[in-house]
Amino acid sequence: MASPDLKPSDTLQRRGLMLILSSPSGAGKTTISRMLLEADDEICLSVSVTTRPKRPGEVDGKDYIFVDQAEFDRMVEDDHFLEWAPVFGYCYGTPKAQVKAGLREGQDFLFDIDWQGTQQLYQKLEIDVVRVFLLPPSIDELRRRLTGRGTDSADVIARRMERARAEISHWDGYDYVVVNDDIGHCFDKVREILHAERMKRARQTGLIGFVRELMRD
Ligand SMILES: Nc1nc2c(ncn2[C@@H]2O[C@H](COP(=O)(O)OP(=O)(O)O)[C@@H](O)[C@H]2O)c(=O)[nH]1
Ligand SMILES: Nc1ncnc2c1ncn2[C@@H]1O[C@H](COP(=O)(O)OP(=O)(O)O)[C@@H](O)[C@H]1O
Repeated sequence: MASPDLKPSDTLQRRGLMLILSSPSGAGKTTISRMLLEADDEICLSVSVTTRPKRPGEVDGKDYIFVDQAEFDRMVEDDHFLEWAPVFGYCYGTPKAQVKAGLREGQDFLFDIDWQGTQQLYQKLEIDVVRVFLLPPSIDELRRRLTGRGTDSADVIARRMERARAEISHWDGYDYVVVNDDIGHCFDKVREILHAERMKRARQTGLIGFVRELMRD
């Protein structure tokens, strides 16, 4: 029974959502993801499995689950992934466990995955998916960010720059596109998207009961 003293938005049950952040490498999705996870208790990261080597500062189990190729292949065979894709010569996959049950319980998940993974998740779980693409303000700035991050060799940076245009070409497969010029502004925009998407009628599973009670009173 809904109490008139409680705001429906505080009490109504809702289904969780899957917020996907994609961008060309270096445009800022890891930075925005970390800010969002710190600022918002209702969303947690879907930690991907990868065969790429760990970067300095990355934590196994927190940033990625780092495995070798044989282990990754076993996981594919065991149907461990919601989706997986090869990116930059390594394999990346989204584990299935937790996500489906979590969504039912109102848990939101953040995905830092590329356009291939985005398409696969959208095909499987369309109504739960919110797709956000981040663009750099310019190609020069993208190169500066990749170099300034200081985590990749010149070779790796060159490969990521080569792929940037191809990745940007998928911008129109997303629900929202945000230019990451000023980091604070970009973060605010992504947060506004998250807040608005949580309020969508279809996600507020408690609305039917609430309205029924409202009409009965
Ligand atoms: N399809 C898919 N892509 C992923 C997954 N995890 C990470 N990626 C993507 O793989 C690409 C490379 O990621 P990473 O090596 O961390 O470098 P980054 O581009 O600097 O973040 C990025 O485009 C990520 O979004 C995943 O589970 N599935
Ligand atoms: N708006 C921004 N302005 C300046 N530097 C940024 C901005 N967003 C991210 N960066 C920096 O650019 C580099 C790449 O960002 P990162 O989040 O690792 O990108 P991605 O995860 O998309 O590869 C990092 O050193 C980060 O601190």
